[in-house]
Amino acid sequence: MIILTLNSGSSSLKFGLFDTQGVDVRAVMSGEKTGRTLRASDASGTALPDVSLADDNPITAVGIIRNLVSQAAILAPQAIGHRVVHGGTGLREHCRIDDRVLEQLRLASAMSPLHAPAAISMIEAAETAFPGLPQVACFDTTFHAGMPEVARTLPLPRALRDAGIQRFGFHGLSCESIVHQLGDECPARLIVAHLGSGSSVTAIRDGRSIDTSMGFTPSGGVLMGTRSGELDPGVIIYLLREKGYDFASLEQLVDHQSGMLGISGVSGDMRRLHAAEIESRDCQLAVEMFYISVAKQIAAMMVSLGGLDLLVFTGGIGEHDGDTREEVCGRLACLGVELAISGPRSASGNPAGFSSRCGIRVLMSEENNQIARHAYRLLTT
Ligand SMILES: Nc1ncnc2c1ncn2[C@@H]1O[C@H](COP(=O)(O)OP(=O)(O)O)[C@@H](O)[C@H]1O
Ligand SMILES: CC(=O)OP(=O)(O)O
Ligand SMILES: [Mg+2]
Repeated sequence: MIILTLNSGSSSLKFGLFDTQGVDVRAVMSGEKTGRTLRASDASGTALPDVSLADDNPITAVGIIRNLVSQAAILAPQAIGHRVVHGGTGLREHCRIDDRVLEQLRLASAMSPLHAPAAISMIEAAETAFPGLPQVACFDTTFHAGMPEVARTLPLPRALRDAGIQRFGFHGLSCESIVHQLGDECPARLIVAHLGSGSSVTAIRDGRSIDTSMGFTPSGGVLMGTRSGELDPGVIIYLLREKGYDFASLEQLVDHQSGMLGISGVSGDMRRLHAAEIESRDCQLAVEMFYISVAKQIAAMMVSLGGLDLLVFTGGIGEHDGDTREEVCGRLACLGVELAISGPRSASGNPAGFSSRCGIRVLMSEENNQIARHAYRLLTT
């Protein structure tokens, strides 16, 4: 089955065209839109010429993707799989999209205001570009649905907990893709540090999520590019009471103006921060606060797991930024987590004889492959 996957992240739209047979997926084409530039590669990984988009309309982006994939594959897509960050309490399992599901997604969008509007627009644009094709929603929250009560519960009164206020956890497709890639090598105690535009740290025991840093929304936990992450709730109360904030200005503040952007005053993009940190103390501070925030969450997840066998870095920063990996692991050396800089690798990812108590690896976040697998399963069984 030829499956097109669309993954709306907070800073990008990633897509893939997969020839899918059970869990075997072969990428025929993959690509990413950031800003108004769309970059794609063919099946062999060779880059195609960049495409400039005339506007930010999702219909324009999906139309261009449709034109590109129609040149790449002999067969047209037979289904479309979407990454959807949040389905609320009502949608915890990946599912086929119909009018009822779309309505539930709209209702749940208040729980992920940074991601939901783009994902819903993408589903609508895909229906316009590929009328009648089956569409599937794959949720970031599904991988975390079985977390134990002690991790899932937020410290609030029963009535609010019963109303569905809980830790959902995100980047689930990414974590699941790491477990899939590790296969038989997946150890009992695994931590996935997904560090990108949004960042989270997840504790995985025997392939299942048992704790994670993001909570009710993808705004919590680790300090991020433009999101505050963990913030004393008293700050919110103070801003509401004393500084004239309302929910809209608070949302702007917490999701769009805080994190490394807020601290640096320059950017939330790690590449720009590295370029500027030599001259700017605020950029240096932003990056240092990110390192310590990630390291503290990894330490917390080591407690949840009762130790650590393997730490995996993934996501845009985790995959590409050696400085971040080095600085985060440097802050965890007191717990025996040491990054091997060079040398031949053993199966754990460390050089033979290296003293670190756990393996450390860098793996690609293959969210799109997971979406294709789930879409295939849902549409063939
Ligand atoms: N070579 C690199 N060095 C450092 N950071 C990078 C590099 N490449 C990408 N990034 C970071 O990764 C982020 C995007 O991560 P990604 O996981 O793709 O985010 P999203 O899925 O939310 O769009 C960028 O904002 C940038 O900070
Ligand atoms: C959940 C989340 O933050 O996703 P992303 O990193 O793609 O923005
Ligand atoms: Mg992402």
